[in-house]
Amino acid sequence: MPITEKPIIEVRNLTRRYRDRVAIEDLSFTVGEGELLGFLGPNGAGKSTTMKVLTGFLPPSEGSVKVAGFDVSTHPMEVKRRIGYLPETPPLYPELTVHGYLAFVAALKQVPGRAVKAEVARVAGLTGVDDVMGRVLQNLSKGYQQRVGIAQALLGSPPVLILDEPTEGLDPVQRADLRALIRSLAGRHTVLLSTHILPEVTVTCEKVLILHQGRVVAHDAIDRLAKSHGQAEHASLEEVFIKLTAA
Ligand SMILES: Nc1ncnc2c1ncn2[C@@H]1O[C@H](COP(=O)(O)OP(=O)(O)OP(=O)(O)O)[C@@H](O)[C@H]1O
Repeated sequence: MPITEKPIIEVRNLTRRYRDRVAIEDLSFTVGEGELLGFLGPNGAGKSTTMKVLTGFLPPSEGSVKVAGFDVSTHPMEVKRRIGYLPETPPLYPELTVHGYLAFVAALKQVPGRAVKAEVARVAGLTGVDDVMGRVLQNLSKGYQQRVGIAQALLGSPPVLILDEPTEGLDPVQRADLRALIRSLAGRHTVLLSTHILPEVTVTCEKVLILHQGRVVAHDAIDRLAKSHGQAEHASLEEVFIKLTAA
């Protein structure tokens, strides 16, 4: 990353415990404006916990998180306004139509009443759900449901998008479509993308952060990762990942 890149997410010495279980410990990293960062780690590494603290859904036990200069502990609303979040399980209301749901979330996000129609149409166009606006959510394919999940995250045009395993459970075509969509959002938004599918990261992201047992074990450009972790230059992301997360 060029040193001049302006950080929009700043995580300092962040620890989060669930009672006496340490989920993430002493994490420090920054994410630059417009970056698309792959957020990786084996099951239980602490990805979802980190994302929940970043989005203000869980308070930190120690340390600090700033988004666009606002501290999540002291200015949670300012932070939430700047983040679009797609949790691992998207909060869809199965009986609502796509349009009804997006209008409902727009109201929750305090999009002014007169702007809701245009804003819903904008995110529907970006995510390619405009042809299913009248359909009930529970009848949509998983691929379309994930698109609606991303559409709700985009409402209000937050500068940061946090997407927790958005391609999980999709077929290869739906996955490729969604990947293209996510790539198209980078630049205009800073995107944190958590996934288990490493080849997907290689084609979608330039940088990755790898968590293992609640700690950062790598944070680098993919093309520098192998070298900076003492492995053969041609080693794949998968090989580096397995090496760093064994044990
Ligand atoms: N609500 C909770 N109460 C207690 N422990 C929890 C809770 N949520 C997560 N944990 C624990 O915290 C650790 C990190 O979990 P987290 O869900 O953040 O990992 P993850 O990397 O997102 O995993 P996955 O890839 O399986 O979704 C794990 O040991 C998990 O069991």
